[in-house]
Amino acid sequence: MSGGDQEPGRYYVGVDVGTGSVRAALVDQRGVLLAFADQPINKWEPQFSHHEQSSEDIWAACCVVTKKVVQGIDVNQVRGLGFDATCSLVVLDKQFHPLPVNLEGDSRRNIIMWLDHRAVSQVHRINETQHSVLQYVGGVMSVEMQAPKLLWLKENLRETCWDKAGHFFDLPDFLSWKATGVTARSLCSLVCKWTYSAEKGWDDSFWKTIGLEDFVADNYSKIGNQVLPPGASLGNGLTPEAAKDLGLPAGVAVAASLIDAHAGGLGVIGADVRGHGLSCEGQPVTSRLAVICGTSSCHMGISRDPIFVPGVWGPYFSAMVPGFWLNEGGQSVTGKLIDHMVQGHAAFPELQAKAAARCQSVYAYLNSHLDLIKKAQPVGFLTVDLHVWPDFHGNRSPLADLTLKGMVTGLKLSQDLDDLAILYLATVQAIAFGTRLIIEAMEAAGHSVSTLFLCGGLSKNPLFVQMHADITGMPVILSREVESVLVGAAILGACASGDFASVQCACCSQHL
Ligand SMILES: Nc1ncnc2c1ncn2[C@@H]1O[C@H](COP(=O)(O)OP(=O)(O)O)[C@@H](O)[C@H]1O
Ligand SMILES: O=C(CO)[C@H](O)[C@H](O)COP(=O)(O)O
Repeated sequence: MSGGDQEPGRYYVGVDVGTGSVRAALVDQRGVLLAFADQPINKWEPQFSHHEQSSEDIWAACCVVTKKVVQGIDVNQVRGLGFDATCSLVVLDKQFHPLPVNLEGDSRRNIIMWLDHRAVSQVHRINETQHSVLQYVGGVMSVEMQAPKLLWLKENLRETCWDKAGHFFDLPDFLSWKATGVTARSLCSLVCKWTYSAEKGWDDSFWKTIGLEDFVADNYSKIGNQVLPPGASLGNGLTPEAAKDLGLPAGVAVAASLIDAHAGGLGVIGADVRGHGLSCEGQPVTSRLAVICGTSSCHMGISRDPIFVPGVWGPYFSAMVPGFWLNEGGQSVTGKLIDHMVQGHAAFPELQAKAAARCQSVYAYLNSHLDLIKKAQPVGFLTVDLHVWPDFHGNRSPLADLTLKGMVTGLKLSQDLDDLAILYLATVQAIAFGTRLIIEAMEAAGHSVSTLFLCGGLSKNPLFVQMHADITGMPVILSREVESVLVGAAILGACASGDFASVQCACCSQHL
């Protein structure tokens, strides 16, 4: 974000709801992050593959972090607020109260999280229809999208949830409704997760074919019949009630939201790389792949014309950068997989103790331990006989097979710290090979990718970044501002405030 009038004292707030925590940032007109706060959020796993959250909890966390980042400034100088969030399904009744999405009837848990895989039977049946909307999700619908989850609710929680439900929101749209009282949905969430077409709208025949004709009958009022582009200003801005919750003045402009990966993509894909001697300088923005790496990794590539990549979500029109088509490759668990492998190892308590003694994170400790044991060899060679297949939560792209499982080959009887470090390295390498497989699928279908732009929590791990460069053979660019997802959210707020004419102007790139 740069350019504009450069008036002093104009601020924007970005709020990013990830899987594990909520973050907020105060950003100025040049896109410089002035204050940051984060807050963990609750997750429940009542059964294997069922993952739930609470919209009340998440909103409360948004309020805590927003209040923190505006401390010490004149809040009347905050011009706009933007939200991004994971693409989880929020269920409210007709009076906008939370409804339970679980057999226990616990209405606090009213969110089916994006990584929830309960709707396996439903998604198989949806895919068997071979409906034409499936062409726009890579040919196969993912169990992580909203249609199978809605069908599961109808088939399993008819009385306690489905019949009482008044509103089904994607989490980013829930947040913008909570802030403004406006139920309009973002084009981003509806196109990417709900089969909405930017050009043709809802497809009645799809919902009728899969057994959710209910939505057609009431003109989609429960899932959204007013759709706005990300960054569009909503209603009259912050309601007095939400303003009080967030510690901001009523009426501050609030933007139509983005999914978190898309906010990250927006935050990095248009980066101004001039003057750094980088090979991507002067190359088109369509040669860039934004990789947003948190709990999951999302691989965002844009094109002027639609490109159909088997097993890669999209093509989605205007879902991230207005006027461009988006393909979204992904790996459902990456950060979560690394944490799982490391924390589950017998040598983890020893690792924790040693890292704590050095005041380091376990990952910084493991990276330096690998440096120590590699001796004169390149670090990558430590795994010549230990390999990981990373699909512990199925394969999102490009195999699009939720039944796949993880695998480790080359295990020995020893389980010391060296073994843990090498297993960690093999896991990071496997994830990077997954990225390479996704790029190969995208290139085979017509994309031409030359440079990776990484952001998200895992981009703070130098080993993760280096392995992506080594294994894809591509340069990896990191923004000076590490919290690029939050910059993306703040760009939305800047756009909604009217200080920038469009999302592209707020990104202010030489490419877009
Ligand atoms: N400094 C760091 N070094 C290594 N890994 C990190 C670092 N910071 C975050 N991570 C990893 O990134 C992942 C979380 O990324 P984040 O973007 O916060 O996720 P989400 O948006 O899904 O909540 C976790 O697996 C965590 O271990
Ligand atoms: O499906 C996605 C984006 O389309 C993401 O995987 C999901 O939103 C979770 O994101 P994160 O790993 O950053 O928590």
